[in-house]
Parts: sequence; C-alpha cells; structure tokens
Amino acid sequence: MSRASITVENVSKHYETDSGVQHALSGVDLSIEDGEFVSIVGPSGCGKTTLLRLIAGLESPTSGRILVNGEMVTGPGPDRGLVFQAATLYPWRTVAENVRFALEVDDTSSAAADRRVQTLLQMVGLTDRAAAYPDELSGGMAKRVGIARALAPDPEILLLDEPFSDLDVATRESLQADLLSLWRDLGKTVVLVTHTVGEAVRLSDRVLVIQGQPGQVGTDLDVDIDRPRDPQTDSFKPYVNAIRRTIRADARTDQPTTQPVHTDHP
Ligand SMILES: Nc1ncnc2c1ncn2[C@@H]1O[C@H](COP(=O)(O)OP(=O)(O)OP(=O)(O)O)[C@@H](O)[C@H]1O
Repeated sequence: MSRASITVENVSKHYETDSGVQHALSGVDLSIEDGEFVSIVGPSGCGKTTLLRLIAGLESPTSGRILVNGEMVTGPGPDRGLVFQAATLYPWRTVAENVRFALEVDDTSSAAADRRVQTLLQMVGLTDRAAAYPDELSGGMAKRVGIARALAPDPEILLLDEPFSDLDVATRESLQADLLSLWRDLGKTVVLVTHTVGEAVRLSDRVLVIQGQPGQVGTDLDVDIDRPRDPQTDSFKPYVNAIRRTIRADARTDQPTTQPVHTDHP
C-alpha cells in the first residue's frame, strides 16, 4: 500500500529583504505518495523553487511544517537527492570522481564505492566517460552526471529543479526518457519543477500547479494516460492545454485560484 512520502502542511515562506518582505508561498498543503512522480509547474515567481528547497531542507518554512516519511524536515538529508538546473560539477574531478564524491561523506569503503560509481554511471549511460573531465562533456552528459551524483547515496526521493531547461529538444527528450526509466526501475519518489508543461504531462503521475503570488497549490491534476506518452496524441494535448490555460489565467489575475482543472474529459 502506498504511503505519504512527503507531506507539506500549511507551509508559508517569506523573505526579509532590503526592499521589504517578499512573500513566496502561502498556506501550501500537499501530500506526495511513496513512489509517485509529481511535477510542479506555475508562472515565474510563484514559488516553485522555494517549495523544492523547503522539501530539500535547504531552507526552513516561515510557518507550517514539512514531513518526509513522517519525520519533520530540519535540514538536507541522504533521503533526498537534489538535481539543479546547473550541473555544478567539480571541474578538477573526473566524471567518476564527481559521482564518487557524493559517497565519500558516507564512509563507504573504497571497493564498494567504486562498484557503486560504476553502477551509477551505467544507469545514466556514461560508463565510457568515467575518466572524462566536466569541460569535456556535452550539456546532456553533465546533467547525467548530476543525476548519478544525486542518486549516489540511494535517496528515496529525487528532487529536480528545471534539470533539462537549457538543453536542446532532442537531448532533453532523451534525458526525460532516461529519468522515467530510472524512476520506474528504482522506485524512487520524484518531484520535478519545470516550466515546460509538456514535460510535466509526459512524465508525471500528477501535476501540481502553483498559483498566485505568494503561491499556493491551485490545481492538482492526475495524468491518466498510459506510458510511454506521445505528445502528439489526442489524450495528451488536452492536459497540456488545460494546465497552460490555468497558468495563463493566473498570470493575468495574479491571484490564487482554486478552480480545478476537470480531468474527466481532459
Ligand atoms: N532568497 C530569496 N530572497 C528574497 N526573495 C526570494 C528569495 N528566493 C525567492 N524569493 C522570492 O520568492 C518568490 C518565489 O521565488 P521562486 O524562485 O521560488 O519562484 P519560481 O516559481 O521558482 O520562479 P521561476 O519560475 O522564475 O524560477 C519570488 O518573488 C522571489 O523573488
């Protein structure tokens, strides 16, 4: 039976800045089940990254609380792997060393760590680039290293913030397919922040639209299409259109809306 992996309870977040208080999120409630693939979309500045950083434990809520597997989040932990838009690899370390670095904090024995690195590189299709340095990699390869590194401590949850946004379409689609395979094979819970609605619909069990400023979960949409999903099909497009309409409406009104997107006839 599935259980809540991530619970966000009435979370608000604001920042004190020189120009005043910036309200990022207001009263966010959501629950993500173990093994679910959930995407978070919404207009620029609605608080998507803030929400992901709060779940990651990189920041604390101003009010409310976040639980991971029933435990309150008080900081980052090995149960949550992070992949950011910028791959942020160490340029002086090889691909294998970059991935291995994520294990060193774990006191993993050398032989076990080496085997784990090999497995991870195989998972992301980079076995033959193990000895390459980051500046010898394509953008897509660098992202793969970032994913391997995030998976190194075998986290239950993978949190990804716009990981593919700066890639060409073909590389992006190939990495989307790889992420889907990893999710299916490894049984992780995945939370993906993306600006690309088609990416969210292609990959996710559920799409959350953050609306308003400060943001809250305005729309929570189950994507009821068999995988693999083809963006050209009649069942796919209505989801994309419905989510885009919601985001556009929100950008126009700049107000949170609780209007659901109807899923019976997407
Ligand atoms: N460290 C910070 N200090 C001050 N304000 C911040 C900080 N981080 C985020 N904010 C503000 O919080 C709000 C939400 O920002 P956030 O980056 O979470 O939005 P987003 O939805 O991820 O945006 P985008 O889609 O453009 O990346 C914005 O108004 C932003 O200016």
